[in-house]
Amino acid sequence: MATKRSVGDLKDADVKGKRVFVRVDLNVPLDENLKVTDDTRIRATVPTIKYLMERGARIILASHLGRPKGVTPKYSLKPVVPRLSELLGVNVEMANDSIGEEVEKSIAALPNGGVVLLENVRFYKEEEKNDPEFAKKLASLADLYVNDAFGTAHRAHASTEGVTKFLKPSVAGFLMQKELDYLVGAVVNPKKPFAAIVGGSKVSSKIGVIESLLEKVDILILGGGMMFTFYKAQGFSVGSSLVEEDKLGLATSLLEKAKTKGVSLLLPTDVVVADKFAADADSKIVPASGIPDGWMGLDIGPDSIKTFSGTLESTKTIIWNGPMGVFEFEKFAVGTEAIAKKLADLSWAGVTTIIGGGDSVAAVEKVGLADKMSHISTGGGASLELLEGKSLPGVLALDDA
Ligand SMILES: Nc1ncnc2c1ncn2[C@@H]1O[C@H](COP(=O)(O)OP(=O)(O)O)[C@@H](O)[C@H]1O
Ligand SMILES: O=C(OP(=O)(O)O)[C@H](O)COP(=O)(O)O
Repeated sequence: MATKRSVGDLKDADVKGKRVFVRVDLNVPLDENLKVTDDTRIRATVPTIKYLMERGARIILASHLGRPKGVTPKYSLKPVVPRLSELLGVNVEMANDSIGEEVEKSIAALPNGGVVLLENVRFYKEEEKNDPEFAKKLASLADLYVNDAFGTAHRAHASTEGVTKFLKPSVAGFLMQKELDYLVGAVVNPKKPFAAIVGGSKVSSKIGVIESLLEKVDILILGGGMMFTFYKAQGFSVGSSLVEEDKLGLATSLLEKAKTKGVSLLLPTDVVVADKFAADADSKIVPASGIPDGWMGLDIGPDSIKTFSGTLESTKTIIWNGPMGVFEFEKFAVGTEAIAKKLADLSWAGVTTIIGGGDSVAAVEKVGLADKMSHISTGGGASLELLEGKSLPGVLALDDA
């Protein structure tokens, strides 16, 4: 197994009165008024934080939100504080930075059981560069390290990886442990036939995963923003849909590889296109091979829903990451909701259904089907990389059990 799952246990750590740096994934979806639209990731990390509070630790929470380039107010973690405070039953203090003197003062004043949330660690470019000096500054805030950010465990960043070099012990939180326990079993040795559904908008970071997925799955269904790079690679017109121009060659070779491996790779046969990226856009259904100029694909069409649903009926395990369309707009949520309903039905019939990713889980929550699935994972990219058999740097960096 590439990623170890036997990592240091939080329950073995002495935390009373200690400053505990807890890396969490509070990268939650926000609406245009910066209101949290899905709190799954906040709820998921509560057991670890409450455990630490009850044992008198002084808790320093760190997370990223979105992909800011420098300090960007709309990516502040402040909107997360009310819900987090409510769930924990304490007033979580919001720091104005993630390192520095003022942050140190807030931590020094923190009582046992108190919680402070650092500002978005990605406001520093050093975070994603895994800069050792930045990691050292983060580490200097605390006495020990807990990683509960499964959703970010595939990133070797300062707060997920670098910091462990300066803080001992470095152990896994309960959410991290729970995700590894479930996913390593379910996706590394899946019941077959095994299908993966990949959509969403993080095309460049997820298209590479498909290569290894073709070694593992029997069926691969592509939708969401992922599909247009594959269309364009086949010479179809894609209008102004989301395309990664530099991945066209890769898409062609993946289509070839699927054939050679005997994997059924399914792309949508029809697409709901829009005249603009907006909730009130004009829309129509067109064949996948002919998206007109000036139109963009924002959802999969009814024929595709039918084909995908039929194909999924033959499976025993399904992992899904990435919505089939821009589900945040009601008009383009049909494909995502139909696939969610299909998985809920299949789950009831005994198929193992795993949904991963901030937005995918939000979409399934929105239609009230999350509790019908076998496992809701807080990590999309992380669960796909685990399935690929890759080591997750955020897990590898933790102490051995
Ligand atoms: N056809 C599309 N064009 C542009 N964006 C899309 C399309 N289909 C889905 N999306 C967007 O993908 C986003 C989620 O992608 P991603 O972050 O990869 O998923 P997850 O958070 O589940 O891992 C959603 O905000 C959704 O609006
Ligand atoms: O939302 C996340 O990943 P996901 O969309 O793959 O579930 C994580 O917070 C990681 O974010 P990143 O992909 O910007 O590193």
